[in-house]
Amino acid sequence: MIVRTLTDVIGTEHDVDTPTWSSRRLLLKKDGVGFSLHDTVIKAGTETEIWYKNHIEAVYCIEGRGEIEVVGEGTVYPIEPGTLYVLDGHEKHLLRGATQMRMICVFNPPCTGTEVHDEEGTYPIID
Ligand SMILES: CC(=O)NCC[C@H](N)C(=O)O
Repeated sequence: MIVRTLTDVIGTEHDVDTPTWSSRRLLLKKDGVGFSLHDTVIKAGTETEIWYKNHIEAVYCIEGRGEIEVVGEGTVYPIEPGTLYVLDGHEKHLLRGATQMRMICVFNPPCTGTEVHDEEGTYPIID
């Protein structure tokens, strides 16, 4: 059994900060459970272009408000506490935080813990 707290992760290499989001990676590939789980903060007033070509991501909002736009379709979905979205089609998207948003993110395959987006908004597969 694994027991961990957010406090255990904050300030470590698995607490990754970027100009538009910060991600505290609580559960990682090395834990061997088949997915990773992140407590992510989307910064207020930001827009991030993301394209997880190599991963499925499920995102559950627990705080704040914003929206997600599917690039190409132009469809925009509002996000508020209680909203789940799942990028099961590897959709390229624009994530906007109207306010600061706190999101619980699950990745399959799991992240190793230090990933940041490349120029396409993608995380690599790290073996
Ligand atoms: C919601 C989202 O995709 N935010 C970007 C960071 C990513 N979810 C992560 O936690 O690594």
